[in-house]
Amino acid sequence: MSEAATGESAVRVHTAVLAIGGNLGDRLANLQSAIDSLADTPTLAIAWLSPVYETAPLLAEGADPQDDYLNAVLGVTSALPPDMLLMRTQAIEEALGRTRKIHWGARTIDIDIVQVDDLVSDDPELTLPHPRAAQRAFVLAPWHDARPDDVLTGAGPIADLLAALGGAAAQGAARRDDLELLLP
Ligand SMILES: Nc1ncnc2c1ncn2[C@@H]1O[C@H](COP(=O)(O)OP(=O)(O)OP(=O)(O)O)[C@@H](O)[C@H]1O
Ligand SMILES: Nc1nc2c(c(=O)[nH]1)N=C(CO)CN2
Repeated sequence: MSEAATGESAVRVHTAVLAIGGNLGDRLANLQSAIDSLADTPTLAIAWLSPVYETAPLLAEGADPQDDYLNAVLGVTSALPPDMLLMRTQAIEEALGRTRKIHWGARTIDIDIVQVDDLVSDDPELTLPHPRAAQRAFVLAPWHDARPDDVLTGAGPIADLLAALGGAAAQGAARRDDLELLLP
């Protein structure tokens, strides 16, 4: 986190990693819409964007089969405090038709806050870092492509976490270089 003096008040700029994914409708268009909406957010700037991965769905125990997801990861800076960032990501999910009926159900778009600065919180409304990120190749693989030296707060280098899962392919995650997301 950095502080920029602006007259009388100081604005805290947070650095966050966001994971986006979806497996309903036009998956690439939905990811692009999420990116466009994030970029439209006051004070928020997208610093980097990963390649797109197609990933086998992680399902809840006993769940019906689902289609594959498209996933990507992006880094942002923003003056929004973490709770306001969550409000914004949830508003974007709703605007893109996300419903919350079934745990890990199929969805048009999901935006997870993977980490913010080096904050650690067990607040169920916003747990930081995201409690399941270290086990998810659909987060680690695209993140690692974009930022190979990054560290997941409290868990370690993402390169090591991905290796511990056996790599992307072992987890059903395949990079789709034919699918392009654009930064607005
Ligand atoms: N780091 C986080 N990022 C996003 N939501 C979070 C986070 N920590 C806690 N939550 C809370 O989790 C709740 C459920 O979110 P959501 O329905 O998107 O979960 P999910 O994406 O289906 O599952 P998962 O959290 O395993 O990815 C939200 O209401 C939100 O308040
Ligand atoms: N492949 C994949 N599976 C999932 C995903 C996801 O983004 N990708 N998100 C889930 C809930 O957040 C549940 N399962």
